Amino acid sequence: MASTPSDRSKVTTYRKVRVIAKIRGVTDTEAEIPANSGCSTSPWISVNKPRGEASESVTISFPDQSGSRKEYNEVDYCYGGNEDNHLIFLREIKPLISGVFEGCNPTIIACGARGSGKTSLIQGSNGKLGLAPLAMAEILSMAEQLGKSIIISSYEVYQEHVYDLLDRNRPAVSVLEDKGKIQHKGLSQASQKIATKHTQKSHRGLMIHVITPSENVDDCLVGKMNFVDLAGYKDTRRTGADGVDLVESTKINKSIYALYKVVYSLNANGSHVPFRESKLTHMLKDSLGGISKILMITCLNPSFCQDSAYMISLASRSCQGINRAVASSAKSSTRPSMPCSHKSLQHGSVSTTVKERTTQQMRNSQKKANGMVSPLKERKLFDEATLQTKSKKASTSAAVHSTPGPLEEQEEVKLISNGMNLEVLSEVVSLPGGDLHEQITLCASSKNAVSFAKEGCRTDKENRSLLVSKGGSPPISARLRELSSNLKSLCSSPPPLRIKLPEENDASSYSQVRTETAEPKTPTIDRSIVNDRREIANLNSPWETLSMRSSGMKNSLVQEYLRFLNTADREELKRLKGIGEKRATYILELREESPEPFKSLDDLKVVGLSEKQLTLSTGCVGGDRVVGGPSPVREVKGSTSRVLAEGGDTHGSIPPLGEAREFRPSASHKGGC
Ligand SMILES: Nc1ncnc2c1ncn2[C@@H]1O[C@H](COP(=O)(O)OP(=O)(O)OP(=O)(O)O)[C@@H](O)[C@H]1O
Repeated sequence: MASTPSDRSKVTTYRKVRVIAKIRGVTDTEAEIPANSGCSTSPWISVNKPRGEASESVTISFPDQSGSRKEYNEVDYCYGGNEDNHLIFLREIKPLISGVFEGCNPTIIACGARGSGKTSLIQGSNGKLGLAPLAMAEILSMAEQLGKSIIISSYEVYQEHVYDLLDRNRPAVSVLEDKGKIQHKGLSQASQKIATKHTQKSHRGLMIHVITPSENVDDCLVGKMNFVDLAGYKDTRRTGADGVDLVESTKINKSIYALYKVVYSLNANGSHVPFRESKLTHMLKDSLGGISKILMITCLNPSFCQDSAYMISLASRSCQGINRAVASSAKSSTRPSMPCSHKSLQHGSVSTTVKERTTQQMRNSQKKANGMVSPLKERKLFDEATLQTKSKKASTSAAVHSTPGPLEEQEEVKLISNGMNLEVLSEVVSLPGGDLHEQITLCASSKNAVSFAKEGCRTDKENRSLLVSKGGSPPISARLRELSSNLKSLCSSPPPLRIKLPEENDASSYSQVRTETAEPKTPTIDRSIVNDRREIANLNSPWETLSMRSSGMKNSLVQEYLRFLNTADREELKRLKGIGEKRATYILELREESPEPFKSLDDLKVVGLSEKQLTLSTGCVGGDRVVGGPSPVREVKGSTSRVLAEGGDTHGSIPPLGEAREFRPSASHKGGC
């Protein structure tokens, strides 16, 4: 039964991310392989479409390596090797284009194993147009009719760094985020026809901005369509790699996992979406988040490829979100056999335990989506720990084998043809009639960046607010003030009981401090109190006596202050001296990267805070080393830390997240903390 584009768009209405597959056509070389060679293309993949082209989900299966058992992967749809790019464009891409003219940011991502046809799908090859040029032609034609402007940008993400592909020198692009709005600093926006050669494996993307002009520049309605041609996945442990290839593959795989984690969270309505786990997802945050649609196309090799099997299993798992479960609750579906982790797949088979674990993960994730489990734990979905360990090993290994070997040279020759093909693009965009240069607003300088104020992106505010304690307990700042006043009164009272604090080097007690809630704790009495009192009695100077008595309390206060920075919400943070809007934002951003960025006084330097601020905020006696505290004020002076003017933080002075957080001393604040 044939379905119309509108039929198929109905299928996608309840899903944020539509996950489909495309089996690549057979190349001439593959066609020559004899059927009995064991590499035959026909039995490798079977696709079950219960309702033909109108199927709301299809099952892709292939035997495992032994050929005895099949693994089932459920996705939204699968296109066969004989279905061309134009058909996919009509069914999947064209329905999204009208949204771009209304301010939406749909994103089309091609992923898959190496050589699975991603570039041919997105950019085109062998004289056949890809999805991006087809979409560009359609957008230009519509823009001409509706009087809109078009701007394009093209970039690549190589080893977690973004580079501008419209500039011959390929300068680096910074991804900045301000109040949830993403800016790509240094990414040019133009219509230039530049043939860039690629010798490295990287993710490549094209952004097509559609701008509705307005008298007020800030009121311009901007929508954009993103095309991303991901670098190919390669299981380096199974296939072997070293040197540059190993480093590249490790980074690529890591960012592919990060992308799937984002897709999974979005499909599951997860309360935390880990956009910041890779440069690509961070860069596309304003498109991936919000209301805009995402189309993930997993390209599959027509002949046996274990990496393709792995990619489709990831894709299938990313489909299993809450929305899908609700939408398909009425129908019985074959439970896909899904690998749990990268590691498990590398060993070729999926055990029952793995399946159970995966099912459990799905349940857990659904609970998380309902707000029942900490959103931070959702990060475990793709066995990140294993991956990170691998990543570290890869970097170490690469440092040893840094000279590219023959393998890398071969890869380079092959990849020269793999760049984002702007020549093809330029040819196509001129098709609808009219000069491309007339239709595209040339904006070579990033200074003329377009305002994206109207883009329908979801901010990460809700993620942040989840990190802050809820419920009826009093605001942390109130408790801090209370603690501070207690300290003052204790300093002027008879010798206090000494509070027993966890030792700095005691890992167990430290982790206890980190995980406990911010509720005030009843101090326990140290049995050595009697000895301490004797010591106090032996002290000569009243200052020494005071210092001794108050040291325990001050240490507790420091811990409370750090905990406050780790948990307080924006408004509470701003109530502290030295923390303004921008510094509060920066603190919240740091917390999004790491749940507890402030573990010691040294960590205050990262946000340009000093012990002085702590003193002013809490009324603690200044200039005195806190017993057990890691960082006296003297250490801050003359160090590489930069302290911003008290209460006057400027966002421009705060380093971008993800960059090195070691600052040079500011001339105006030398030694001034
Ligand atoms: N529909 C098709 N029919 C026949 N051959 C195709 C088709 N699509 C792609 N190919 C061929 O398959 C090979 C791999 O395609 P392509 O370069 O697009 O894969 P890729 O996934 O982008 O590779 P990489 O991961 O290395 O970037 C190329 O030689 C291409 O010409």
